Amino acid sequence: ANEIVNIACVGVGGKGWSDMNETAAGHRIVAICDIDEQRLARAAERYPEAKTYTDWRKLLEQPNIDAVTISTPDHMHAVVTAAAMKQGKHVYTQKPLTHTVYEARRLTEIAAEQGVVTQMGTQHHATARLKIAVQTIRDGVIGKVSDVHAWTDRPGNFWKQGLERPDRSDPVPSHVHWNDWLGVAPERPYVEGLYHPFHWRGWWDFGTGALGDMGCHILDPVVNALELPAPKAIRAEGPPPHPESGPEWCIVHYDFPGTAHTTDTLKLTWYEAGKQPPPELFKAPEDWAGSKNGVLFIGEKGNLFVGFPEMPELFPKEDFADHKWPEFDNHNHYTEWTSAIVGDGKTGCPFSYSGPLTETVLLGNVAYRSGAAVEWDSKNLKAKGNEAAESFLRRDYREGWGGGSLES
Ligand SMILES: NC(=O)C1=CN([C@@H]2O[C@H](COP(=O)(O)OP(=O)(O)OC[C@H]3O[C@@H](n4cnc5c(N)ncnc54)[C@H](OP(=O)(O)O)[C@@H]3O)[C@@H](O)[C@H]2O)C=CC1
Ligand SMILES: O=C1CO[C@H](CO)[C@@H](O)[C@@H]1O
Repeated sequence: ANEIVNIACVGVGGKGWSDMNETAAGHRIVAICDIDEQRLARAAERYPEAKTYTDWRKLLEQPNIDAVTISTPDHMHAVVTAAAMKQGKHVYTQKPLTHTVYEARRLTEIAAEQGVVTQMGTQHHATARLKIAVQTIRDGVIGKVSDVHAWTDRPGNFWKQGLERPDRSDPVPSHVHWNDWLGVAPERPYVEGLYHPFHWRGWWDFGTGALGDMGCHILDPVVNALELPAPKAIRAEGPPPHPESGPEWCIVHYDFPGTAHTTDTLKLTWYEAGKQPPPELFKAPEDWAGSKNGVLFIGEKGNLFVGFPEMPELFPKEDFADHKWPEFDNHNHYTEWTSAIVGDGKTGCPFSYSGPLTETVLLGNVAYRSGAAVEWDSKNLKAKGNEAAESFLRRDYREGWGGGSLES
């Protein structure tokens, strides 16, 4: 087998900059694409031998590509990833894997059909910290788990939600290809600082809100440790839904069927914008520092907390004074992907795992936006009796932007 992987990178500005540099170790960056010519120029300076593009469809015409990293805003993940996989390329795609539930289902199916090596960009999955937490739950240290609470401080000071779209536009900077940035999304006027870069997260046309942004990281150890299948039911509370802007906050309640590690039903609650479960649930010492992003598992024999980035802890502390934590090494999640491509080992977050995880995460947005509970029929991808929810499971694409790559 060829030991050097020829990698193409789509989106090399924000997180894509590190995705490119991390996966390059021992391999070759042969093509780079960004709709921002300044960001493209910075990447070209680092990899002068790589061909440069502002249109990913042109990049995929280059013949010598083995593998593609996709680090665009969320709305473009699915079409680029599907088109690359259909050419037999291995893919590394940022989280959330997709913008809609339907897209997540299709990428999972296409990955299986094509037999390519896949990895979603949830780098925490490979850390000793999360492996310790997952193993401790699986070992039954806190007994069967009945409830999980998960929280993030996003959007907070990171980006704004609960906005009205301004009734104005600004000139598009000469280095930005705005129509290519919009891609499959509906046409929107360029407004300085509103979407690009980074702030697109809070607009449903492009991003997936705080839940989509952090849920794939924070719910990963939950789905992984408890081996959760698709949820049975999802409901959400928060301010009245807005058609374009994500909410200032929401709380999402998921019910999952029981597994070997849970009671008959597992209840999961998601909190965002700094909201958190009631402090008395933790059973933590009074001087415990707390956490801005984390998970609390509640079991029959006690609680396990793991944070982003805090190490796992067991509460109440006095009940676990003699506990010996399992030992794990940190893996490199990026080289896991390139190594798997050359036949050495497996990725931790292949689409067979991260596709269903993304569906679960995005169903919280579907329930919130529909304004009603979702009774979920995962097999048929149906929100039974909730027509509004059905309309948020997939979207229409602008003509000509590669939507066809998702079809069977
Ligand atoms: N795993 C992790 O820890 C992190 C993951 N992410 C994920 O990475 C993705 C990107 O987020 P982030 O880097 O913050 O976003 P940014 O908006 O900062 O960067 C996105 C990059 O993609 C470029 N781009 C946009 N559309 C296209 C296109 N059609 N073709 C090629 N390039 C394009 C952008 O250009 P331009 O600058 O002109 O918009 C920019 O360089 C998201 O899905 C996000 O969730 C982000 C941060 C950390
Ligand atoms: O891990 C992360 C750090 O924060 C970013 C902004 O919320 C996220 O997008 C990213 O996934």
